[in-house]
Amino acid sequence: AAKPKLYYFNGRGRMESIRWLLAAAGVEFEEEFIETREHYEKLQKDGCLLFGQVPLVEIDGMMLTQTRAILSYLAAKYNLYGKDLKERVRIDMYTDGTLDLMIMIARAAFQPPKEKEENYAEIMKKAKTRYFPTFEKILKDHGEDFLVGNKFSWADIQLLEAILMVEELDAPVLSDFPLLKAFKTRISNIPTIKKFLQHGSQRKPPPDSHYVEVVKTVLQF
Ligand SMILES: CCCCC[C@H]1O[C@@H](O)C[C@@H]1SC[C@H](NC(=O)CC[C@H](N)C(=O)O)C(=O)NCC(=O)O
Repeated sequence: AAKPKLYYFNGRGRMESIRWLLAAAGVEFEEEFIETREHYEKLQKDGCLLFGQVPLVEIDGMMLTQTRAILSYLAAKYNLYGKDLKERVRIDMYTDGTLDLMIMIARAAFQPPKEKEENYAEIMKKAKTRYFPTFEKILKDHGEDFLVGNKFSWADIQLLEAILMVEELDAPVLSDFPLLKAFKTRISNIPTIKKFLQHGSQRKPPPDSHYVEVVKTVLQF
């Protein structure tokens, strides 16, 4: 079968969680980077963007948009979505949480310096008092290696992605969360993830001024 093809900017944004999920599932994918307004408008004109937005993923003969819809489809397709409805809804709850946190971080890149500073303080507060304590408790109460059932799932992949993103802002953040620290080591050592974390993979770096400029130019905001 043809490899999935990802259409997005050459940066993290909303596409990064999709890259993580595919990489963790051991699925090779292609990327088409949108660098110009014309390219974006062509995708729109060709009817590829349901609501005129990216991420766009071409897979199984479909042109999929809407990040959560794409992630759910991929989690189900690659058996990373739990064993039944009850496990699936827990995975949905956990991934909605980590996605909320990561979108807060991704948005900060687009804010002017003062707002960005205030936003980072808010992000660190939410990470340390809302998200990480919750996941620490889940790991404690569940008492397994993984967040849901006793099987690797989309929820584990996305929590690791979020942990690494917050550590980029505050390296010692896990010092108060021993179970999360052990979880990070465990999940990072899963072969497909270990490979994705190595240099030269399709993992994207933190947003820089060039990335912000391209997005602003393409989307005209
Ligand atoms: C999450 C923030 C990451 C920073 C960069 C992204 O946020 C946006 O500022 C730009 C990109 S994402 C690009 C943006 N996509 C979305 O907002 C998608 C939202 C959708 N619900 C999804 O989950 O996929 C876009 O196409 N906008 C055009 C426009 O709506 O007309």
